[in-house]
Amino acid sequence: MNVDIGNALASVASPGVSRESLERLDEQVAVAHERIERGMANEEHGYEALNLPHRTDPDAIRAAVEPVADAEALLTVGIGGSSLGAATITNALDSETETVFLDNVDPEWVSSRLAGVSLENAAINVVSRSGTTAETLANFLVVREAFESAGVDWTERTIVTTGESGPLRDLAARHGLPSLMVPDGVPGRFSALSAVGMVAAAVCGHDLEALIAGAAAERETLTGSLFDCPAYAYGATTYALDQRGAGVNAVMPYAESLETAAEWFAQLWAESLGKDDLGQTPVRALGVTDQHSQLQLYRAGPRDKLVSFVTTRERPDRSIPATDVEELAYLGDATLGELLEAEFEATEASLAAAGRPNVRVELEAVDEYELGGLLYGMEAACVLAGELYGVNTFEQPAVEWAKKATRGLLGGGEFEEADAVAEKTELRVER
Ligand SMILES: O=P(O)(O)OC[C@H]1O[C@H](O)[C@H](O)[C@@H](O)[C@@H]1O
Repeated sequence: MNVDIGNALASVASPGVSRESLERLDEQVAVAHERIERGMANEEHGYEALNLPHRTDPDAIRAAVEPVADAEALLTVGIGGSSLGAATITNALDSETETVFLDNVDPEWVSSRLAGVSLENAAINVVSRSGTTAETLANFLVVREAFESAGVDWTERTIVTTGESGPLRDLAARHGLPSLMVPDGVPGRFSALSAVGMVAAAVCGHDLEALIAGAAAERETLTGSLFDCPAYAYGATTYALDQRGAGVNAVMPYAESLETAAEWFAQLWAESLGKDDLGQTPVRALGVTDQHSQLQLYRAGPRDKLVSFVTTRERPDRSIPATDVEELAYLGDATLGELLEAEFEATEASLAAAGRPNVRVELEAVDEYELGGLLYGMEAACVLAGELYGVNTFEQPAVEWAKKATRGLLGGGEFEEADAVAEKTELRVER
């Protein structure tokens, strides 16, 4: 990926970061980079994620999915980091295999998603690093039952990706299911480039080697300076802008196929950096659609936002048919791709003209290689930002709190967190 931070400079935007401040920040980037390299070399928890391009074995993933390679539909059961990486890849790329991601446990939605799939020709991809996440295990039990009701042997159609031990690992062993490992030291939200994200990609027939090569190429750019490394340029600039008041980061891809990438980014940024009263709030937006809903706020609302555009140089195009309506004639001379590009450039310029900081993240195209680079680059940006904030990027204690409270409420053990539910302060206003 390439990154253009020109519209985040103080000469353009407020809040903005001056060239001199960036040069001073670059000294911190050099120190952070040494820490990151050390963490990678010592295979430390979290930092190990940045070694994934060299660790992930596409042959092992393809071998595991071989029994279901003929699947016409793939149901991925997982949540958060065990779903969004795979969804980012498969939603971005074309495939004849239908993909369904069951993360939420909204009963009506789960039922309707299951009803929409022909289970005879489907496969199940169940993913949970811990093997204990209530939503994933509950949905897996529901999906298994649906397969049984349809007369399909789910044990012949299921691939498990989980940690070294835990209930899901035990279940895989008991039923002899093909299983893959969530690599040690890699938190879920940093695991897209492992089996966690790649099983679905493999079943869909995507080029795993190209995903890995794109990530490996991005890894080569990690040097001690934000001026030489797009990932660090992004991480350092967003950090600097947050320090200056841009506490919101609206990620706005100009490609429908990258909408899920903004969702994936939101988890990465929020769970990694949101701690010790620090962090920047990620917001999901989509160009051009959200020009017509959120742009007013971004250009004229409080100066607490950064807009991160994600663009692609190449895309399949479609011409706009000519019309004899005079005012619409200009459209007939263009393509939908040209319209999208013009809207992006106009929106970017409109923010800059209003002094609103924005950053451009550029991909050559939406393909495996570029996606590998985007996933890796944003992870590296996040790790760098975590170093600059001084937070523990790789933990998520606040999420664990609610997980324990939920289990306590359902009788899954004694958890004092569950008591907080009964202690809720009420001030009800009823109709
Ligand atoms: O992979 P699992 O153990 O099922 O975890 C799935 C998700 O659970 C929690 O919500 C964590 O905060 C996420 O980081 C994680 O991705």
